[in-house]
Amino acid sequence: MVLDYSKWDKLETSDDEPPVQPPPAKVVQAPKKAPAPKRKLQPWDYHPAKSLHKDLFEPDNWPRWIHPSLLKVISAWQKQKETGDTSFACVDLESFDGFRVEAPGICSFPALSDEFCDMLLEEVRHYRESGLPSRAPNSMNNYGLVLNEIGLRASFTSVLKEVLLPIGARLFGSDEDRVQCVGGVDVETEDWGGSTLDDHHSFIVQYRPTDDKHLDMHIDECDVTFNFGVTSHENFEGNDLTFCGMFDSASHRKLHHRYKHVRGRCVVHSGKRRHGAMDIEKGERASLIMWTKSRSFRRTEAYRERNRKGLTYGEADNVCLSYTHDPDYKKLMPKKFQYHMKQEAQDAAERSVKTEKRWIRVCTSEDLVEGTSKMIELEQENEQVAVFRHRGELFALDNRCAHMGGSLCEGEIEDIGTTGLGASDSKATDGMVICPRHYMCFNLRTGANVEGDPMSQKVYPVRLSADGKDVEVEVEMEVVVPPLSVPSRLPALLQMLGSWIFKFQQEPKFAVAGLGCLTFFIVTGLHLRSTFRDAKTNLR
Ligand SMILES: O=C(O)CCC(=O)C(=O)O
Ligand code: FES
Ligand SMILES: [Fe+2]
Repeated sequence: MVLDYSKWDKLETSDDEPPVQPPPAKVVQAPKKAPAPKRKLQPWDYHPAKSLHKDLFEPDNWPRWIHPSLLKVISAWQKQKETGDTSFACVDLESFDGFRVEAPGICSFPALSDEFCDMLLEEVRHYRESGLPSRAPNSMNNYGLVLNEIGLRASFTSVLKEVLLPIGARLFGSDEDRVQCVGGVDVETEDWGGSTLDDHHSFIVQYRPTDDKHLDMHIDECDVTFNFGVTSHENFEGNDLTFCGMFDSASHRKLHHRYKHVRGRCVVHSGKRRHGAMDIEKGERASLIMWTKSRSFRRTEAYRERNRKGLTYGEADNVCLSYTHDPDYKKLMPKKFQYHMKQEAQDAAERSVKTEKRWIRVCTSEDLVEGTSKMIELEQENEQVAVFRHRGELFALDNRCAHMGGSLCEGEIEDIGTTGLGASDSKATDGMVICPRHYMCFNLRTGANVEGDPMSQKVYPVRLSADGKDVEVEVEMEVVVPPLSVPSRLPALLQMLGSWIFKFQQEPKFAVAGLGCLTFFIVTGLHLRSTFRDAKTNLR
């Protein structure tokens, strides 16, 4: 599955245009003028009426938006193009000041002017304040904005045609246009239609600890991705871009390169390389993304052949696992790191932790009324359990949907009826919960997907407490080894004791104070051990 933008292919170049209106019907007689129904304002109503920096919307202004080093490297090609010669040999990446091969298949270069970064951020802020609706820029990022839709498509088309095309050709173009190495470093790119890039989907992604915190591993619905940092690095912490292998290779899920965004700098890569953004820890980051493709290249047999190979789910590094795309995610990612994008996850092997089963109270029985659910979050275990009541019976499932982590306790509960009876060992009177995100249905009793999809939900034992007042679930919890484990510290303790005895001979008062302290620590330690660790729970 790819990070998808559904209109991209269907509408080709016109995802910002208003829908075509039918011609007005002929009015024969107008007895009374009824007030025209108010049309809901759309993103394309933004410019020119409400936009802030009108200059940004002028396609001919592109040279103002581009970094001088980049302007310089494309200047020869610009002149040559006027003579009708559109070859790219004159674009000399060796002389491109600031150009860097980050890793095989990934390059970065200075691209945008400070003026452009400032204006773009202001324009996006202004758009949000206008109250006009904004659509998620792609299927995984909610807190962003499709720039093509607010009137900026023509400006970015200029940037693609005048500036990015020659760079795309040198890096991801045909065999005759592509460079092999820059500054003595192999580029190791392939032909992804870079010589004929002619279409783009341009949008802003934004991350904050309270909104989109990270972007799960994915590949893009494009062939060449240009990703421009627009926020200064002082404004955020974390949120590194992590690259893994190409989608059709055995190393698809192996760590390849980490990249820290720099304001004004563009990182360019094949859209078909797995990548994602780690958790943002502080502040806010925005990037301008241009997903680009060549419509003529997409029609070639070479392109189809490459896509035919498809995905492999071979070996995986933890940081390259995707909770939205990898069916083995929950099996491979240590529980503590699931649904986060933490760099520490890379080195974390699943420790063989000691666990014990414990019954945890979720809510009162009264609170769990027929046909509803409640959820308990066990923070320390990084686990969420949803309990349900259906036809008087209690059920408990992992709350995070196996598909993309949707919250099942917010889903509708229904009888399975005749749906999917053949697909699992369901009975018609079994209940099912419908995930509110993409509507997968799970049998409450077995956890099986009722449509027969192999993605199923974990089932937990559930009961009423002995006095019948509370609903409890049984959860496997980590047994935390008390920090004061005497055997491992025995040599150090004996040494300390020896030095005390020695001091005692010379300074009896010191030894009395020391022994007093030791007794205090032992008593406190034993007390803490007996009252050790109660699950930290949050109820929703
Ligand atoms: O956060 C980023 O810089 C990457 C965003 C991205 O990969 C995407 O939107 O496709
Ligand atoms: S998250 Fe997609 S169906 Fe649940
Ligand atoms: Fe992406």
